[in-house]
Amino acid sequence: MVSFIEEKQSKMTAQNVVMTDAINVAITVAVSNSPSMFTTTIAAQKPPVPPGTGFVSLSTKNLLKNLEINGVGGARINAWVESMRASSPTHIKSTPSLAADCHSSWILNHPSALDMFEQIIEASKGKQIVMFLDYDGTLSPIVDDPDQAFMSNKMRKTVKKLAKCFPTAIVSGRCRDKVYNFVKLAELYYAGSHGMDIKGPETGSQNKKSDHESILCQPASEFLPMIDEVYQKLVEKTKSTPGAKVENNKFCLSVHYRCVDEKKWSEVAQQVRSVMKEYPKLLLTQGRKVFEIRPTIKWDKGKALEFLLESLGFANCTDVFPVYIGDDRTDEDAFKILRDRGQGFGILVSKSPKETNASYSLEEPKEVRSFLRRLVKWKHIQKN
Ligand SMILES: O=P(O)(O)OC[C@H]1O[C@H](O[C@H]2O[C@H](CO)[C@@H](O)[C@H](O)[C@H]2O)[C@H](O)[C@@H](O)[C@@H]1O
Repeated sequence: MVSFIEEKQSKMTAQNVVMTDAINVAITVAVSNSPSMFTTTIAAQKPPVPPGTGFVSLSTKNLLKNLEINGVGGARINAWVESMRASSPTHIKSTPSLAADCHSSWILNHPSALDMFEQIIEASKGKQIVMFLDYDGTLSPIVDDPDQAFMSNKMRKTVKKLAKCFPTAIVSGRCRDKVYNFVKLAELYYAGSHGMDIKGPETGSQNKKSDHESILCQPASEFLPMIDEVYQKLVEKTKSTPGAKVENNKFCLSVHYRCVDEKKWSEVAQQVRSVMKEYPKLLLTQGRKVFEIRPTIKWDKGKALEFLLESLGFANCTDVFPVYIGDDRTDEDAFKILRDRGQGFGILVSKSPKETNASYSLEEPKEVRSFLRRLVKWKHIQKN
């Protein structure tokens, strides 16, 4: 790996690489001379670390996470468009051998959770496994139309069985009702709006609680009128751009550009920025071909995970083993919490190398299902 880096360093410059979140792990290493980057590269030669104690493959400073709203107009928009391109695999400019080297390094540092299944089970011994599952890109494949992101019946059956074995929560950027309508399993915990709307399980007819009573946490309630106002403004602003779609996720909003012609991406960035600059109490981040807008409160998927663990009675327990599976940048907050707590671990769903705090990887929802099925099977063997 080091010789690969040294070789590439002599051949590459930052200019011939378009930074993408898909390959920025290895590319950043390849174009950087900074000691911290190099330390990271050397660390990449080590064998996989035990679950939950893995090192972070790169510092988070390279991750363009929160987009700055204010600043010099043109330059700022260019930075936004670069970041939008960065989430598109079609922009990866790489040779096949560089891509192969990136992938080997990635798998070395973030092995497949399927390949490491036995080790994962070993690490969880004597502890209560608690499952946290992101929705889009984790339980359902990414599709063009967000309203058509259905999960398969097979996946639903698997999640249902999983929830019989372990406490299970869905943690999504979607509004809670919408994600519930996709998953349709009353026995789960749901944390919608990036964790800002948490509700416990309804056990069908056995549950006598009203919807209001079973809501556990809504830390951003005061922002509802503002979110609605911004939603209206964004719908109005973006209506002239074919393919742009604004989604109201109750405590947060999504502006999708997956179906917008790339030549118009800067237009969408301008539209979003022009609305957002009037709302300093809202934060703008970027996901998979989507701008995500939410209140600037200190609450995210990581806080939701901690809140749920507490609600389940595992606040200060050492014998709990949380497993969080997710595919997007907002899931990193949860991966980081697990890493900081030294409990359980995160699994990133991705086919390509990404900067992450997760310890393991799975390539796609199909692999997520295989992993969940193995957990269920293992649990059944334990019981018998
Ligand atoms: O936290 P998640 O459950 O992963 O939600 C994150 C966003 O997911 C959805 O958008 C993504 O999936 C869409 C359907 O596959 C896709 O069209 C879009 O490009 C992706 O960004 C959802 O629509 C957003 O509201 C969520 O914020």
